[in-house]
Amino acid sequence: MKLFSKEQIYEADRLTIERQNISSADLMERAGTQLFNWMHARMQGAQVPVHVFCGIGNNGGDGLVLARHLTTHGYHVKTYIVNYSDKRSKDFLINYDRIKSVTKDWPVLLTDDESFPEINPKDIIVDAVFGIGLNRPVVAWVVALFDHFRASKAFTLSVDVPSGLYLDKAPEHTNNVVSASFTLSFAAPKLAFFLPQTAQHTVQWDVLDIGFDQEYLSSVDTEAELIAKHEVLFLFKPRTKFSHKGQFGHSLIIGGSYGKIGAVTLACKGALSAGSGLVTAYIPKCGYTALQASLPEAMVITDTDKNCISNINVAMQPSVVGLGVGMGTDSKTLKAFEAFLKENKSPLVLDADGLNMLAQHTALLKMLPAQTVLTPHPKELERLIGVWKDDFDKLEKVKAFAHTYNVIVVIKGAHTITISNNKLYVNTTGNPGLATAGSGDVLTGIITGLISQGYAPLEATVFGVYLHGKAADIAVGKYGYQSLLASHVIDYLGAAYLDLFKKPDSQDREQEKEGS
Ligand SMILES: NC(=O)C1=CN([C@@H]2O[C@H](COP(=O)(O)OP(=O)(O)OC[C@H]3O[C@@H](n4cnc5c(N)ncnc54)[C@H](O)[C@@H]3O)[C@@H](O)[C@H]2O)[C@H](O)CC1
Ligand SMILES: [K+]
Repeated sequence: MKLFSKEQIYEADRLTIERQNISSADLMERAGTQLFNWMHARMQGAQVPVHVFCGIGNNGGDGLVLARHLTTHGYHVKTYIVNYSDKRSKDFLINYDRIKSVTKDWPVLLTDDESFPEINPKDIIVDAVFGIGLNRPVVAWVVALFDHFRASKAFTLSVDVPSGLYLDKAPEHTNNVVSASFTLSFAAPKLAFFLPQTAQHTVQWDVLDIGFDQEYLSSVDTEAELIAKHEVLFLFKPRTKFSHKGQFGHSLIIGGSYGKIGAVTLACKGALSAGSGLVTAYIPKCGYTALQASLPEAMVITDTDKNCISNINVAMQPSVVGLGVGMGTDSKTLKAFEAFLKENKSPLVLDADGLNMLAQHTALLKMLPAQTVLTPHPKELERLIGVWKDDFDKLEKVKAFAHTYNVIVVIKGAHTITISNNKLYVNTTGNPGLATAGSGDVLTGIITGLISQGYAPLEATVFGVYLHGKAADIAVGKYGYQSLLASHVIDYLGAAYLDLFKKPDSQDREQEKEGS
């Protein structure tokens, strides 16, 4: 699913009006009616007090359309105009008149925090104060209103975006943004719904289709894309009856040090379970018996050194190399890493200490093959690109870094984001159970194993991140967040592959229809 920028949404607005020969007020009527349909389907006439707070722009206009429909359908509605500016939009004014024609209980003007209405915990708040037009900090008394919403503990439904949330930068203060219980967004969710600092304001969201011009939406190139099953299904490479393991490549996993051989075991098993035809591990001598015993499917070559990698010498041409898991940053290992980079011609996936050595010796960055995949966790990322001000600044820094070195960077987190060629791929699978030792090693193995089978590095990364999270989502059904282990993710990788072709059952279909 494409994630549109603010400018693209306004352009969609303009083109829809032009190409469908409708007025902007008609489009607002569609938006407000869709909001009403969503609420009506869930409230079924319930006389729960609904407090609709409208700004003076088009977001407020949407709120007025909704309030009008709620009123004419007999709901218990109270409408307020949050009068933070005297510049009322044209369509706001049209709907301000329209709502006054259906009720004697005209909207109440709120101008400062002396006059906030009482809101009970069981009431419903509709937040139509600001939409995507927010372009400067919210004034203090409106922030006080948002605090008043929070203090009421009432269910808060935000229209399009939680008011106070910018689409392209972090809020000055988290209190400047409404804490929505649910957000109903037009056309598509917004990138800010998926970033650690700003996702807290939306929590749950759904998309309302207001009939935007499909030709524009499908043709416009967006910087960010939401990656779910639909998007990765197109990447999947089916196997034919006469396939053989030679067709699925030979992954080489380089890493391990005394006490950290397990990281290599997990990465090798991840690569095999992702479908790599053959896997060889290159590890220090200390790990030989452990690895051969724990993973008979993997072949093993050992370094001359007992405890760490000192000289990477493999007489094979791997399809792909996954390097860094459990590797340590011993000076001998660093030298071996540099010598390896000078010779290596295979696609490369770098993780953990491979990244830490890069960060310590940035001259090595220029030696990386094109489209090398880097899979840093936040600390490793900071060592690579330096500190960032906020999530948006982090994205900009990573985009610049990925562009400069022609690499693919995976920003691991609640919504792992893969960045390459100035594009963002926002993953939708995964859960807090993945915050466990070794889950990163498994991801490295999965991505390596996919490249081994012929997936291009970017495809392998986006697909691998999806499968890794999906496997964890299925596994937590049995293990729960706290008990999920990295090896469980590997065990459930097959289920993640099979889930790609699972028809949504009738219950799922019901949910999808209701849009919940
Ligand atoms: N294309 C669509 O998706 C549609 C969106 N609709 C709704 O329209 C809003 C966007 O409306 P807009 O009038 O552009 O802006 P807002 O209502 O978000 O903002 C109101 C107004 O306030 C001014 N402003 C901005 N920041 C501040 C501030 N901090 N303090 C005071 N005033 C501020 C600014 O000038 C804005 O004009 C979108 O979210 C949807 O809800 C359409 O209804 C349907 C199509
Ligand atoms: K809003």
